Amino acid sequence: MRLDVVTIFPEYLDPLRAALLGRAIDRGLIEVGVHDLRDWTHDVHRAVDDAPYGGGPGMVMKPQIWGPALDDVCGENTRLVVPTPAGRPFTQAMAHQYATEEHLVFACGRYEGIDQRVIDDAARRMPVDEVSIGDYVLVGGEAAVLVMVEAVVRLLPGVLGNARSAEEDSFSDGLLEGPSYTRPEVWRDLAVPDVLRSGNHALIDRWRRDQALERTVRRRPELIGQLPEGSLDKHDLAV
Ligand SMILES: COc1ccc2nc(C(=O)O)sc2c1
Repeated sequence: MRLDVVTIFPEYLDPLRAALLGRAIDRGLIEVGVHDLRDWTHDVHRAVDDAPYGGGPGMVMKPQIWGPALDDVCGENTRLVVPTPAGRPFTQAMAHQYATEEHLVFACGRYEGIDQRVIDDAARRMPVDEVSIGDYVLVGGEAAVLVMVEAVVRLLPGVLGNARSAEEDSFSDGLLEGPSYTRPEVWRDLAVPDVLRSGNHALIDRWRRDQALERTVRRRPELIGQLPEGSLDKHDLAV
């Protein structure tokens, strides 16, 4: 997979080259390009924004700059992802879908966003997703790209040391993950649940499933209704 990011703050994407993601790049599992949008400007001020038609606060990013940038960065098999507070919610299912893509390009907006014609023009040549990472508003798309890239790249074969981690993720079975514990057995008079030290793996798996169900019902009840038909067995329903 190749990932490209276009931004006016390329240094904001430096974390992509750290830790797990950095190791995935070093191991050739992914290729990452970060591009400064201002490299496509031609004026002395390297301007990337202008006042909005129709008035209103803030500035809008210029199509004459974004268009050539995306022309150069996008290819034949690109999916363009545009983080925006007005986008579709980014989900684990989308992360799995993106993990199958050959080439993802992330266009990071700032100010009041990118002129809509940039997205509309790109959509004439490639799949384009306008995506939000949550019901809050950031200052720009860069932080959203860091979140989405981490969620996607960790799903690629070979990236996570223990393949089981990705399979056992929160949301992998539609439920939130339950609590986790490690040594010592008692810490500040708080003990690890006995079942986890029982060695009875059938019992442990059942306990973990119950914990995940209870946590999901308590914290994200709407996820229960979204579970695929037949996901809950009679024991689950008794929880
Ligand atoms: C101007 O570019 C922005 C601004 C806010 C923002 N907020 C996002 C979010 O997913 O919450 S993406 C995004 C992009």
